[in-house]
Amino acid sequence: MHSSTMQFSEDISLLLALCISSLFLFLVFKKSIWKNRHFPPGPTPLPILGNILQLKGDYVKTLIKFRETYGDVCTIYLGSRPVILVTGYKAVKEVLVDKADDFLARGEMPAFDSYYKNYGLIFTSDMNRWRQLRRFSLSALRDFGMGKKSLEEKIQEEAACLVKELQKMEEAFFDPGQCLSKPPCNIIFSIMFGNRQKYDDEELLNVIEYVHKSFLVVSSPWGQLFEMFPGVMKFIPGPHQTISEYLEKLQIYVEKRVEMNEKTLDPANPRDYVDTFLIKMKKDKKDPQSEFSLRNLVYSTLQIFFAGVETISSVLTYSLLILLKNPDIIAKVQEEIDRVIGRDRCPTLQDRSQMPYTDTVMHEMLRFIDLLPLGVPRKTTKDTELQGYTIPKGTNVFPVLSSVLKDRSCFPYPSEFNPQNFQDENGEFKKNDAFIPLGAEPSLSSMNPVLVAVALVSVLVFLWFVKHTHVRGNLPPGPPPLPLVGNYIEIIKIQLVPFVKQMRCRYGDIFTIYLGQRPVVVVCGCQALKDALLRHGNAFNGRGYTPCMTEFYNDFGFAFSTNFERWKELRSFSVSVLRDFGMGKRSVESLVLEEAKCLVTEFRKNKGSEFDPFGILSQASTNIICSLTFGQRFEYDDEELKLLIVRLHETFYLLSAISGKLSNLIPGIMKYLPGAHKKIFNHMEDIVSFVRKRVELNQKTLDVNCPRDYIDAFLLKIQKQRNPNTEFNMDNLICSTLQIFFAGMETTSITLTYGFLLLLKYPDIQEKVHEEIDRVIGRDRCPTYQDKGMMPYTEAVIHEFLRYNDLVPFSMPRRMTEDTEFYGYNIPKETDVYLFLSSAHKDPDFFPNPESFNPENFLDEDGRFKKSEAYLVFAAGKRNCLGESLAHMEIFLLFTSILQNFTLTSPLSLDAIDIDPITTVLGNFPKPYMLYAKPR
Ligand code: HEM
Repeated sequence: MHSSTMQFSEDISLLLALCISSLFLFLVFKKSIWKNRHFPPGPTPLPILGNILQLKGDYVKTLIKFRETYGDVCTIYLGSRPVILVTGYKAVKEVLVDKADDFLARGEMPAFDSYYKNYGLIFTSDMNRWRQLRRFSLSALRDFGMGKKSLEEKIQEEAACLVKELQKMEEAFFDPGQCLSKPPCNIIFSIMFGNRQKYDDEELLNVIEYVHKSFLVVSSPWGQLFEMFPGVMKFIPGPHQTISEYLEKLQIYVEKRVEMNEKTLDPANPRDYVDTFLIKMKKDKKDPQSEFSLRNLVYSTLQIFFAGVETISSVLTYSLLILLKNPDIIAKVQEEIDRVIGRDRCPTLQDRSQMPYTDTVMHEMLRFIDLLPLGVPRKTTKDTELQGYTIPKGTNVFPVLSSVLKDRSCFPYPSEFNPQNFQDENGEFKKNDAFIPLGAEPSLSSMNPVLVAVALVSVLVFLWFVKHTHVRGNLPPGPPPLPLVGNYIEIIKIQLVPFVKQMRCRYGDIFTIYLGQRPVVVVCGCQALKDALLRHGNAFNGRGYTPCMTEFYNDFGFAFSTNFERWKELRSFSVSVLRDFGMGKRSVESLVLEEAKCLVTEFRKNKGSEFDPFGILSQASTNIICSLTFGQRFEYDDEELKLLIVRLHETFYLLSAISGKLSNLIPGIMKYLPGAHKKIFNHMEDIVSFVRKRVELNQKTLDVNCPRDYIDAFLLKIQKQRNPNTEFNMDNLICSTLQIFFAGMETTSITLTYGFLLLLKYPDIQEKVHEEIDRVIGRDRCPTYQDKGMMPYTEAVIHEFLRYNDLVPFSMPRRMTEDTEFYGYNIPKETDVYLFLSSAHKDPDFFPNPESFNPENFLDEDGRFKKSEAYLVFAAGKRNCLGESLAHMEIFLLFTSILQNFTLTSPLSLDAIDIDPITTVLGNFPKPYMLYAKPR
């Protein structure tokens, strides 16, 4: 009983304490609310917190939504500070235009105010100071070109530098934000300090970084808390404290520049804003009312950097991003640029009046981007009336610009990017009074000419793009490319082969696509391909850019080198050496046959149990290349061979995975991203060291009278050469050997693997091959390449494997070696070309069953083998596949040897066997699949 009484009295004291403190808080709160009782209505605030709890998430949207409940003018509390929100065209116009004088003072922005302490042009609420500084700044800026020719020239110079900078990027992807903040910053540099900086100048980069980072912090949640509770947040550690650190760094820099100007000042000859200010300071020295102090100079300069750098670079960056999503609009703007400006001169501001469409697009961008959704805070300069409410002097006011720019009653499509927002019924440009992207902001509006200049810079970016992409000859038409990324986005979305097929339907057999800014001419269809490969063979024989490979080989070797002379020399050497070591001769045949026998033994080892043949087939084809290049085959359980194959597979696998494909498509950006593609070069390095080791071994045992293999022949050539400029050097030896390895190993093993898979699916075809083998070769001797002539069905099956599987749908990229007229287009020297080989061997005019696997595609009515002119699996002409005859011989001998000895069946039902064409070595990497090899 006693203890329960104690408990009761404790509870009562607690309750009383709570009641008293709540009452106290309520009274304090009530007092402040009472004071503001004539303010416009608004959401009920909490003591201390104000309306902060209602402003979670996208608070701009929330603020605008208050309009629905409380009307165009309402009051919210940021902490205990009341702010009048003004929304909608009518009310905002009243604040910014009709009663501009009453709302002219700068509102509070605690994050900046705590640093600037009311000094400087933009962030001061002292009207006298503001008036003096503004009048001076406007005239100084005007003298240094604002709205005059000289500023325009400065911007043109800057734009030309930007164009150059973008040209340097070539294929690389880059962050436009980084690139596009430099020109606006440089323009402010020239106005304030009289000179521009180089784009890699550390001072320029630092200024951009400090401005950008302080904006980032101010708009972060910490910065917002600082805005609402400056009194408390000032003392709490957190990222918001870095705002003043960045501002201080900027200030130190500005002070240094001001000092430099002071030292070299010629009062008769002011060079820039700072000079003019310094002169004015000297003149007003004795005037106690003058605001021309060092502090105001430094802070005004700093604030002009703030107003002019981040704003304009954001507008430029977002403009580009918006355009990327609107290729039709870009096409129209480009058409207007071509028509009005042409390609031989820079744009001028005057051009704008003749470019209504571009002007419309620029307006719509500024509206849509909605850079300052809440405007810049204002404060009343006296007691005034707004929409029927009395607002006392010194009240903070937010003119919510977003509510005007997205006002349904002013713009027909308020929430979408649509140039029609600035067009009349005839599609002509139509001014709109509600277009106030920077408000009628007293300080910032002086920057409007710069904003117009921004538009100009944007036009220049387009112009650069147009120049860079279209100026090269009379290229075939094609899908409109986007600036910088060309057609990459669509290609990545649907993959290259389907994309090219779609484009062929739209543009015909010859068209141009853009990989970034690089135009690539695509040639399709049997006739056009043959014209390119044979009739214009020399012109189309250069090697184009293959990002991953060109870079790895550093242009050495012959298969990927873009150096045409190098290719000619090394290719003709390689062809003749491989021929001497048996290409097309019996010796290669015996070498392949030896491998075939080993393969049969390996198959037998599985004793009828199921296994995945891909690994063994890879060992067989790798061994054949090993025999040719360094004169030796390996046992199938040799660790070195196994490791080599693992590395080769992994390389192909990684190249065919999404990040590998992207590395070939957008190498510039992938270079900087983490991912599996990073391992590609490491694996290739392992293979290089393997080849290097073999070369050293050959060097030690070289017999000049008896070259044993490709490496020996190359080494002898290096020894014999007298010409210092010859291509016969170690780098070319290593890279050429490696390229033969890569080209010859995976290609044949995948073809055979998929070939066997197809036979599992089509047992009747296997039966016919068995029948032909039994009839022509029998079971007692090994097959020979000569048998091929008597085995039309098997020959047709092998051709059909290669045709149907579509292993290499495009030639390796080609590059024009000379300016060439082709089908009415002028394709300039150095243009990259993709020959879409697959379009020939999948052409219904040449093959009765183009989309299905059917050996009849290569048989005439009498069952004889029929070669087709559209069989371009190995390309054709002088730069065809170097291993074409080897591949045919290898596939024929390994295939017939296996089928002579085994019947292949699948553990799966026929329906479950998945045989989509491979499409490309770098497309679908073979999935593991099992088969039974039953001895016959
Ligand atoms: C199924 C097997 C194969 C197919 C489908 C195939 C296909 C191709 C294709 C389409 C090209 C591009 C030609 C061009 O630039 O337009 C090529 C190039 C090449 N192939 Fe093959 N290939 C196969 C097997 C082999 C083999 C076994 C070797 C081994 C020697 C080899 C060595 C090469 C080389 C060195 C090149 C580059 C030629 C040059 O740039 O001059 N290929 N191959």
